[in-house]
Amino acid sequence: MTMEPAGAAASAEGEFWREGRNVLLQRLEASSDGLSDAEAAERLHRYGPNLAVTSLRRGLPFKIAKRLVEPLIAILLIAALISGATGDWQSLIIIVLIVLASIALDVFQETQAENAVDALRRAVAVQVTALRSGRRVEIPVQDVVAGDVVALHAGDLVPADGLILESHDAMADEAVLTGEPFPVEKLAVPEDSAANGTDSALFGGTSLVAGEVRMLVAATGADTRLGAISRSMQASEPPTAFERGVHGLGMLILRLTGFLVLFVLLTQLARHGLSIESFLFAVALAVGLTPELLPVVMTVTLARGAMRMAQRQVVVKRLSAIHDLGAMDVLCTDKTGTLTEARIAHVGSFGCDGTDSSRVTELARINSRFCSGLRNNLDTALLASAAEDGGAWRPLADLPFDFQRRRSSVLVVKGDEREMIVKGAPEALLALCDRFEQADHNTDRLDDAARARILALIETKGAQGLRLLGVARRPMPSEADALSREDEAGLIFAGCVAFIDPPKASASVAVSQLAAAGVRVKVISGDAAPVVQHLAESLALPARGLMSGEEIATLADAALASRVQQVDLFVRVAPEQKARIVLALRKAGHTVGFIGDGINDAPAIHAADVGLSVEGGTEVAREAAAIVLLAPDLGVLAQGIAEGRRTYANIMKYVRMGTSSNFGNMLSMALASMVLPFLPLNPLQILINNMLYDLSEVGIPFDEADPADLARPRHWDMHAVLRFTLVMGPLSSVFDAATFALLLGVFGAGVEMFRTAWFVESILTQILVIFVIRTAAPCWRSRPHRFLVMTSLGALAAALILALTPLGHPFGFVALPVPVLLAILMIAASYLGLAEMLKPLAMRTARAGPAPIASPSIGAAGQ
Ligand SMILES: Nc1ncnc2c1ncn2[C@@H]1O[C@H](COP(=O)(O)OP(=O)(O)OP(=O)(O)O)[C@@H](O)[C@H]1O
Ligand SMILES: [Mg+2]
Repeated sequence: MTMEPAGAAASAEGEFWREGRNVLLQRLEASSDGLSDAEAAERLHRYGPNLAVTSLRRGLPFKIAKRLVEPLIAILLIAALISGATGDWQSLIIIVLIVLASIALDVFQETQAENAVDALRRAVAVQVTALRSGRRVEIPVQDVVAGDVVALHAGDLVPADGLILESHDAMADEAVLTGEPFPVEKLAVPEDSAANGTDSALFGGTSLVAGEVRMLVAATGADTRLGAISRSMQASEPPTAFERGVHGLGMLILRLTGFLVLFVLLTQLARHGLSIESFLFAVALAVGLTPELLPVVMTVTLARGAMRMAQRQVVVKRLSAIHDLGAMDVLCTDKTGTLTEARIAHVGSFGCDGTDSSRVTELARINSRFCSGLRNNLDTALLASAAEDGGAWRPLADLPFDFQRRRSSVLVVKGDEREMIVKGAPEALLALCDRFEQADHNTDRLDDAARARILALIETKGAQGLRLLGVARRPMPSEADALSREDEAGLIFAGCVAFIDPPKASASVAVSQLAAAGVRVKVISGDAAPVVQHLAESLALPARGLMSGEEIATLADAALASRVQQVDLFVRVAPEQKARIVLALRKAGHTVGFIGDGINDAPAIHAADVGLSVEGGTEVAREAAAIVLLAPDLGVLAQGIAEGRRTYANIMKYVRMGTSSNFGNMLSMALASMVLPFLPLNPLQILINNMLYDLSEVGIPFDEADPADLARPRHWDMHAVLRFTLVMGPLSSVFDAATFALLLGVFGAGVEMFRTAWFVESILTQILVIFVIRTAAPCWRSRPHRFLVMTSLGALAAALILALTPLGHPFGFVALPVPVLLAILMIAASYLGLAEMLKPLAMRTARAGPAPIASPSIGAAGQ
């Protein structure tokens, strides 16, 4: 089928496949032997790297400018300018300095995080084989230029748009561009004439699912079709549940802040009339309360997590996948290469009576040798111990393997004899047969009894853990020189070849670690039931239920969603069914991971919350994945999950800190603006308070997590956040109110002393409370990371030095009498003590774990 991809109305120049081979070669000043190194380097310099989407990363000036024009910061700076104009130079300078310092802190952290993540991504960047100066070299996809000749084979991503110079049974999956789910055949461009359709064009971003090609690159980067599409919908990735949750929280705080600031401003206006100071105060308050740091905090914390995971050979391509990994409660995996070593060995063959048969091996080898399509590790294993030639047989035609038919056929000739030899999934192959071969090579009718006998044989051998391929043949008429799918019928069943593929040593440990971490493992395989069951047993996988691709095909999505939860083993599953299972599990409320390495796994990897692949996997699989495991050891997966949960725990520490102190501050400020005859802090003091508080939190991404945080999957849980806020926020306000009362009622403090004292109280409680709320356990049981201790205590020390020494006089601080200081220390201490006592109430839901691994009814069904 040669369907023109959408948007075919491009200019004639864009439709390079119409130009024909020679014209295009001429226009690109290229040859079919590729470019020279020097020429390629020159073109790369001239036309830029081959990136469909221009990097979303912005330079430093942009990052700074973006923050300066944030409405609140902008208003603050304008207000400061006004106060400067009215003669208050000091405030102007200090406000500008503080704002710049905050921005610098913010930008520095963000840039560092981005650099680290980019470095990791480069480690798993896709490479492509190009012809340069006559040699085959592996180059990064980014370095491909127009005029390059690249060699691609099944499982490769197409790096750019180009014309096919040579093709061996190539099929491309163009679903990204056309939405067409079935692979399309791709042919070499004819020598002289121009092709009309896109049969001999390949497009960047699509993938080769069968065969091999040599392609002349015609357009790269933004000039490709994918580039044109990407430009029109730049930021394409929809936010994850977690990102939406954090964003929603940010918006909530923002709205509350807006109300509060308005409230404070209006009460001030009503009570004291318009003044630049109360306006500045309101804006500074808004700056302090908005969660402007939350996005940076997330990036920084996730990037820290990604770096720690990299040390464990786990590369994270999409940062938010870390959280999803920690939240994952179901992990689906394919079999070969993930749970097994993928060191497949051919261990023999048997005929229809179950006895050893060298003839079956012989037939299977002829098939493997002459099959042009995807040669996989089963073929390699078959051919490993055989002589290189195909005996006297010569190939005439073939039907390559695909994941729908699960078989491959070749048509071979020897003298006058023409035979079709088919090998593939045994049960399905048997269904196409009406005769079978006996030990003496005579054929016999395949009646029901014989069929049942052979099926039982296949079942028994499979249950011993042998991977089987059925072998069948069909004598063909002497004029036959091509094959069609209709020819795969009326076959003679010859027997089966048997392979072993030992389970990975690390798999069984990893599976039990995953179970201990509350992650249910499900196997989704293209292989037959007995083989998969045998593997599950040898890995001690606690597996329930079994479902086959055939059964899945009969179920509607809703029915599937209710069934998949109870089933752990899926067999004879086609590639798009793998994705359907994943989607059904997600629909049933699970956070689903899928790990696989093949072309046939890519759709499911893409469909999962967390797509995982392994270093040796096909490019399409690695490209679809958000996380790539570099080590062949599955044990890193459990470690990665722990890392994801740790990262999540740290983000929650920020969120808890932010929400509870913000909410508390809002209440206190509202109260203060109603009862106090003056502003409780001057604008500068608010900004200093805010900046030192931000600084104190810089160490949170480094913090350790408690074992309890690592034990279960963790989801974003808005209820837990609200609950925490509603308990801890008012608590801090109660103590603020007590401070007001004490300062005004007992000590009769004046404006400046009041402000200094309140500054000390509020920074003391806000910073130190991290040691209370960073853990659900009693705080003395859980040791914070030393970097967190350093940043917190460092920021606190700076605040105290500023407030309590003459250094602070320019900011309006005055010396505090000892009794006032002591009283404040006591208030802070009792606040922290009470927070520790109320903590179990505030964190109750969080401790119990938000979402169970599987709903209890399912757990029960499995027992
Ligand atoms: N080279 C081949 N020739 C014929 N048939 C094949 C070949 N390779 C695989 N098959 C058949 O297709 C089936 C599915 O292929 P494959 O095992 O690669 O799928 P999968 O879903 O990736 O399985 P796994 O879970 O083992 O990784 C195999 O079980 C086998 O019956
Ligand atoms: Mg596989």
